[in-house]
Amino acid sequence: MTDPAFRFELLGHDGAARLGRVHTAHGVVDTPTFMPVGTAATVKAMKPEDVAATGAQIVLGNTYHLMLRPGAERVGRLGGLHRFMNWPGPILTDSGGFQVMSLSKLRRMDKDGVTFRSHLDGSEHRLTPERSTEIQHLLDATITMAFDECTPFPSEPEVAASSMRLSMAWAKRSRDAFVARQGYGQFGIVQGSVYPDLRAESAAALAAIGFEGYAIGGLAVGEGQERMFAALDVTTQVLPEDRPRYLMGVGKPSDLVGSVRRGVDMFDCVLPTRSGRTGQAFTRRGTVNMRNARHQDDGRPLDEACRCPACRQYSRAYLHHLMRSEEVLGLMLLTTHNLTYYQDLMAGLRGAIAAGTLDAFTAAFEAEQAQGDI
Ligand SMILES: O=c1[nH]cnc2c(CCNCC3CCCCC3)c3[nH]c(NCc4cccs4)nc3cc12
Ligand SMILES: [Zn+2]
Repeated sequence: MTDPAFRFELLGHDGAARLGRVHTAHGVVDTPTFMPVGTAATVKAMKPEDVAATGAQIVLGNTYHLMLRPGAERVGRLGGLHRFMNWPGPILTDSGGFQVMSLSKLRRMDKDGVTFRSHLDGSEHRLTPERSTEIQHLLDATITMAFDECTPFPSEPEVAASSMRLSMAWAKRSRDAFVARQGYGQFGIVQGSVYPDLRAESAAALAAIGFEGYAIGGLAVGEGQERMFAALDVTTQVLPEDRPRYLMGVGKPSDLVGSVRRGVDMFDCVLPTRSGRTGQAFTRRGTVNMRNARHQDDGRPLDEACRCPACRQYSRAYLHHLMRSEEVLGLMLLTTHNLTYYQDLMAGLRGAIAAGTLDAFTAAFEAEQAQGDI
């Protein structure tokens, strides 16, 4: 029986890393967790049952794309995103703000929101904290994200401070517009760039408003892993211990391991799906480019330790052939493999935290990755 209330259950620690469970109206999410990105109401090249088979329990829905096509009201009339995309589990939708700034044309930001033209047909649209929250409600998102501005990197402290304070005002307006329902939650997003005092001010501002979870934004925007980890170290310490922490847009496997060790519980990234479609495979021994001719006579599996269909039923030679031939099956198999690799990495991290062996797990992970593909 699904627990009716949205809650985060802390099950254990290993250092700053946490083992937990997020209970939602649409099911439970074991944390640390990786959330595959479902852009146009689909995880590209994957059927929902295939996404579930990788071990994913929660997926991302994309407000920017869905508000433009097919439209939030239409998805709402059709019963919401769970029904529309046939994903019964939890769905987290982003606010749309980040993608407006990275995808739309002719956008104009003001203190109240952002006006932009669709990259699809040039039609004009406007997003405010209220409209973003309403759209996510129409989509029936299990977890709704506050409307924020991702502060660019690098930014001078004064610029980062005013950008963060705008996002905090938008967080309050997002919270006031949120329709609270049993088993549904809303996350605030911490900003403050790479400045510890601004990060602390932002975390405190969001905790004072009160959210079911807290995202860490403004990172993975070019600052590099070292500065990202430094920002994480100061931010997780000032966030409420009993609520999930979601690091947005992260990341490559070593980012996930280092961020889990610093107290992050949830992740999303386009890397495993987007790079999988270009032929980049993530394996225990680092990344492998399946378009490389060195694979054309190789009858071995991509990763002999992997349980996924691509590794159990096909050879590297065949995957290479599919990618070179631009065959749809190639996209499907590499996406399935990469998502399975990411899910198994998260499962390994959860097991290590549960057993108190996260340091050993980390050392083994780093040693294997350094080995390189053979
Ligand atoms: O402060 C932020 N506020 C809001 N969103 C952010 C995102 C988008 C997270 N994925 C959304 C998904 C919603 C569904 C569709 C796909 C995205 C970030 N992504 C990254 N880095 C990865 C990056 C990706 C591209 C450029 S940087 N840093 C981010 C910082 C913020
Ligand atoms: Zn595999």
